Amino acid sequence: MTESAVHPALWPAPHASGAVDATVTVPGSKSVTNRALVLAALSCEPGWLRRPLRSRDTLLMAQALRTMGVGIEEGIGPDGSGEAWRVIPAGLHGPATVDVGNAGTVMRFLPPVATLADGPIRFDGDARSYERPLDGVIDALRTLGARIDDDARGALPLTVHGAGALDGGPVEIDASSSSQFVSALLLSAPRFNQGVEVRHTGSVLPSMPHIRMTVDMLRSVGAQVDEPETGGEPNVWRVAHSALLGRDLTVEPDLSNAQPFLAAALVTGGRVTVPDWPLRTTQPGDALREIFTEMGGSCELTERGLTFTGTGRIHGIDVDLGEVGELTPGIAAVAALADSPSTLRGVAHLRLHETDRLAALTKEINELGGDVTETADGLHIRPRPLHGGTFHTYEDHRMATAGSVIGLAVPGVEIENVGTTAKTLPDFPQMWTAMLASTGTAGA
Ligand SMILES: O=C(O)C1=C[C@@H](OP(=O)(O)O)[C@@H](O)[C@H](O)C1
Ligand SMILES: C=C(OP(=O)(O)O)C(=O)O
Repeated sequence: MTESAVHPALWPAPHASGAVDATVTVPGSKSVTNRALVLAALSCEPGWLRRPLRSRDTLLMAQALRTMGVGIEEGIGPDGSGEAWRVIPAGLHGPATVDVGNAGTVMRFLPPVATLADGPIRFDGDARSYERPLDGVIDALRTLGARIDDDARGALPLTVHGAGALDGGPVEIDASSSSQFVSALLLSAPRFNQGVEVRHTGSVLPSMPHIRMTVDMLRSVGAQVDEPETGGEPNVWRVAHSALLGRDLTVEPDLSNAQPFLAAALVTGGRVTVPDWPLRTTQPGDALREIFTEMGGSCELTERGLTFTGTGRIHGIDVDLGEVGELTPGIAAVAALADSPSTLRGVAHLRLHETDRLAALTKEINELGGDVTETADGLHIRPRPLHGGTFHTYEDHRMATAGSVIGLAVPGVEIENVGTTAKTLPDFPQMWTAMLASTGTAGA
């Protein structure tokens, strides 16, 4: 087990004494960066990745691929603008050891890649990574021809005995605990001898936009994909064996990481602009335009970006977040400050994220005086006047940003281990302070 980055210090969450009015440049998407790294590593020619996210999850992905032999070099993009990674695919080698940290994308997307290496690849990570579901990926890879030692636990730590190739073919999985099982199998499938046919057999499938992202990105590097949303059989994805092309890809801003900043506009009755918000995207964070509008704001999307404006009034919401589960902590934070109750549904699988997010949100909001109850698949949130106190984060980046949103409206909130935001947004505390400083609203 590797040690995770723990900074238990308390960070006084800035309280906003007025309406924010700021432009916030949000770094690249975790989900796009880590998919792009995997696809570039598996392609038949070098590629470029511009404005990649540099955070714990993406640096772990880059390091893991380097460990297996892939070249990932720092560079300036081909047109001379912006920071970039040059990814140079190579034969994948074992033995090697991969640290997954607590990155779902690393622990799920890389075991299929490791089956293509010419030796054993050991996977290990943070304590929490041992508890996150991985059985769907392990069982499927075995069905497709892989040899994996996992001490019969169906979880980390484990060793994939790469044999230089994988048969591939048809496989059934239950991906109701994580969409990443499906994405993982599809991303490496063009390199399997027979490609793959993945049939999801579970009753629910969370995070569909992330599966769309996988399909879109596969197609953009030349893969042939049949899938339910463009006329294929329901719950079945087919990827043909083929070579993948190297690409020059600019990573979109991470719209889920834009969430706390948009929430700041909503909570303070201010205005926040996020430049480069894509006009078309598969990122689940795009749903914030609708969700936060329903909760009391308004937004304008132009070529320059998204401007979100709050009115100072926040309304409760009754919403199924199954497709956009990673937005739940930020929505719960806003809902706790609203003028009416909220019901958040469809997110039972959040109990298996960085922490049990339903339990953590309930406990932390209630300890500030709130009234939140857990349901089988979500939360009921009845707003109450909140008071200051410590907001624990359980090594969950989205708990830290959610607590910070509450801190804007509630004086005296202290975030434990705000450094945990390094998972996907290492500069969060500075960005947050800068957003408030530029408007002169930082309060007590
Ligand atoms: O594929 C991806 O990039 C992700 C898929 C989702 O996972 P789950 O389906 O496990 O919720 C999401 O919550 C996670 O933050 C990123
Ligand atoms: C669930 C999340 O991450 P992971 O990729 O580790 O699953 C998240 O970022 O909200």
